[in-house]
Amino acid sequence: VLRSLNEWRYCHPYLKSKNGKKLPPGHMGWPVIGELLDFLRCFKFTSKPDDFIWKRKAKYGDTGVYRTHLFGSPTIITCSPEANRFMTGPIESDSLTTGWPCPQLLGTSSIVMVEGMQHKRIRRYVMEAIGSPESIRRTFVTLQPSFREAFKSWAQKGTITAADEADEMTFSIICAQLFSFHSTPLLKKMQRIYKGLLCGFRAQPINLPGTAFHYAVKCKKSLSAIILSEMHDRRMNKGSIKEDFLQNLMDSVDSSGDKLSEEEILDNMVNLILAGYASTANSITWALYYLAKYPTVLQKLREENMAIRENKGGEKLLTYEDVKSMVYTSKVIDEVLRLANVSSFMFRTLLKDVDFNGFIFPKGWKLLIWLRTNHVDSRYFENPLEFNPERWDGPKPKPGVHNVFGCGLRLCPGSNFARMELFMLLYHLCIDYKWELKNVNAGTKYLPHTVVADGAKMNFTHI
Ligand code: HEM
Repeated sequence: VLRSLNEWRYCHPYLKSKNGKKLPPGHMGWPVIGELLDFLRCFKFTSKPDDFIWKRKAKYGDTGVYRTHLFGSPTIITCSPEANRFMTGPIESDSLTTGWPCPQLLGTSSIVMVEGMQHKRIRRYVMEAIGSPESIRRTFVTLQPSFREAFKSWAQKGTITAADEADEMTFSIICAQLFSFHSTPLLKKMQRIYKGLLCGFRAQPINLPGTAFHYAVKCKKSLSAIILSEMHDRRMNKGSIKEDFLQNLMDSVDSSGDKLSEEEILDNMVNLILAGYASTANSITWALYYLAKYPTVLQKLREENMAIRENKGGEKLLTYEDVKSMVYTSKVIDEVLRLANVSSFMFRTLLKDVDFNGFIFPKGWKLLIWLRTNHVDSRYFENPLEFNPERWDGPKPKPGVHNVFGCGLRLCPGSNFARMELFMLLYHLCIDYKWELKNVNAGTKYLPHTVVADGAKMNFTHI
């Protein structure tokens, strides 16, 4: 009775639709919690997250869109390539908002908070700062010594938890790229602040002393203060001129001579740490994990990278131009990103009613653009759970299938940077080191993110 009442509560306005439009199939679940228990069952208890979608396909048909109630809101899930493409096509700009609930943590000018023309404007600056060929080319010079140093220290330890090491290394790397910060005490302080900020996103937004959210707001202020002081130093011309993303954002001028304000730079620098750090660290851990589990792939990767080093006459550092000849490495990266499914969904709120294939997506409901299931669907990838870089030899999957970096207006602006990091990382790893998992059947944890359950504990040694 309770489930029927809940169903009626959300669906009755659409039961007798005069224009033949109906809600997508599905169920609104129990009052208040909706279908959260089923979600948790798949993601936490059975560790089969895609069953959440397969079950709905089996029960309601393969419509690619379903209604549900999750995380406290009535929600439309889109999961077919066609539906995901439709919602991130031209319709996205005036029908969807990211609906991020925490302006105090992200800042009102952050790229993920702003919409419409303002988003377009900020995004142009961010793309220019982190994605331009000059800035990517520079990362080859600045990042590789850090990678080499980190791997040397991993080998000295002998036994490592890859997730922890990748976490620390990626944080240093992102701070070096964004701000040219290298001092260990400063990085440790920033990482502590960052972790406090992150906890705020998972907490109730109650800004009272003693709450995690209150602490996170304080962390955002502390992080902003560090960045602001660096910006002031640069404006006062203290120290040498730095070539990093912060300087790019500070110097960027658009065609009408317009620059980003101080607040816009601050909010977006904080956002770049948030967006670029954990996702990359996690992808690095997965790369180490899969390569340890598939030694024949690692061997082929090694051969390609060794050949590249030999062609360079033994020169140790990779260049942006070398990447063009790293054909197998590129396939390994695509395969790691596909199977690791680091970003499972994109969250949006519907700003107006949207029609799709005779279904109505009501204004005010949440939209969950479900990316992960297409990446492991046997209709698009043969033996989808097998780690097989050779699958990328054939034609590319159809549009809307492989969206590891999202899609549409908010397609990840750091995708090229992240991929280049992986090229550099794999080059130095596979040429100089070998590693062996302590627990080959460690399994996966899916909440809050898809991670190797034991953090990929391994023996790591120099070859
Ligand atoms: C393997 C690593 C990465 C993955 C899997 C990834 C994935 C994604 C995805 C799926 C989105 C879309 C989110 C949405 O639309 O709701 C996104 C957005 C974003 N990513 Fe990444 N990302 C990665 C690395 C990076 C890096 C290294 C940076 C920056 C240095 C970055 C910066 C951003 C930003 C700023 C956005 C927001 C774009 C906007 O709202 O217009 N990402 N990322």
